[in-house]
Amino acid sequence: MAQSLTHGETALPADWRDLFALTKPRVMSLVVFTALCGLLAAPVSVPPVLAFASILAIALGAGASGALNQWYEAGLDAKMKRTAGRPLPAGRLDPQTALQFGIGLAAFSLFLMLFASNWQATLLLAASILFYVFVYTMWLKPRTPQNIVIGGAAGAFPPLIGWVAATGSIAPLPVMLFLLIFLWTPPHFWALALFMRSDYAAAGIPMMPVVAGEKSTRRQILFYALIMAVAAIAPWPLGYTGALYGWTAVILSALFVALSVQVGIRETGDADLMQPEKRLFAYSIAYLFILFGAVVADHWWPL
Ligand code: HEM
Ligand SMILES: CC(C)=CCC/C(C)=C/CC/C(C)=C/COP(=O)(O)OP(=O)(O)O
Repeated sequence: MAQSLTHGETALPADWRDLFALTKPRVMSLVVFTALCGLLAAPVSVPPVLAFASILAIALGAGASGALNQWYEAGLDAKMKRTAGRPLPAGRLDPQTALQFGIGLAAFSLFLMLFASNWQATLLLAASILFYVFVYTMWLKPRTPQNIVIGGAAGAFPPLIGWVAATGSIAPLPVMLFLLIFLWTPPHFWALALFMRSDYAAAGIPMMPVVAGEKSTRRQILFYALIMAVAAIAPWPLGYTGALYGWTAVILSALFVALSVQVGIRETGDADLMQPEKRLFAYSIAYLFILFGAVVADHWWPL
């Protein structure tokens, strides 16, 4: 896409790679995977074309919300080392283009969802996009260290959307998967926030380690990891999944808690010596990938 756009005095080419980067593809890959697993774990068989279109709709909706987040936060992103190279703060993309891209993609994703599945899933997708953009990005993130606890709900919706796209209704298992991601988000993000603390402080964003300090953040990571482990295992004894998922959840969650204990009991850490925090952050991503894979495997090939 090499068309020229006016940006002040200069013309900026809207490179497709920059538009792609606006969708936060790496983060959204896990978001989309959890949605796919929600759809595949539902007790109905969806025609493959419609299943593919529904997941594509969720991917485009999630990407749109990432683009709108980056459009709104270009000024903040410029102040943080991790994000300064993004297309908007780096000046490679025109803000107007980013905004139009985000709105257009969001609208298209909703039409696609409506066409491919049902209005219930479309409504949930719309709510997730609006929640991430308005409630998390614009309202909570600059105001409170609880931003990611409440705002994290947006990232917990995708498996529910996948399930509802397949069935048209909500059931206990996808609600439990929602709860699992909801409780997973604080340890996932605060582990990173501990070793990225100076970035957030420089940008004036009130993330937990900046506001409440390291010690309190570490204790809270451990607290959420413990209740997340309970939420992860619960579907098995409650009869919503079988032993394949159950044992996977027990083993992976035990490791999650063990890594969180390492992080939780440390008093402090030099930014350069944050190996346990980096390990927990990396593991949190693998954890969710494998656990959601197990939900599907358990449904299709029960032990
Ligand atoms: C409010 C909630 C969340 C916050 C604040 C958050 C924050 C972050 C940050 C700052 C990064 C590192 C840098 C980056 O690649 O952008 C990251 C990485 C990542 N997050 Fe999250 N996250 C949240 C929720 C989620 C959710 C719900 C998922 C998926 C279900 C997710 C999946 C990932 C993945 C896969 C990465 C690694 C990306 C890579 O390899 O570059 N995150 N997250
Ligand atoms: C279906 C649908 C709409 C899903 C939305 C998925 C969603 C809300 C994911 C949240 C994950 C995410 C990109 C957090 C980044 O936080 P941040 O924006 O604070 O991170 P940053 O500092 O990297 O910009």
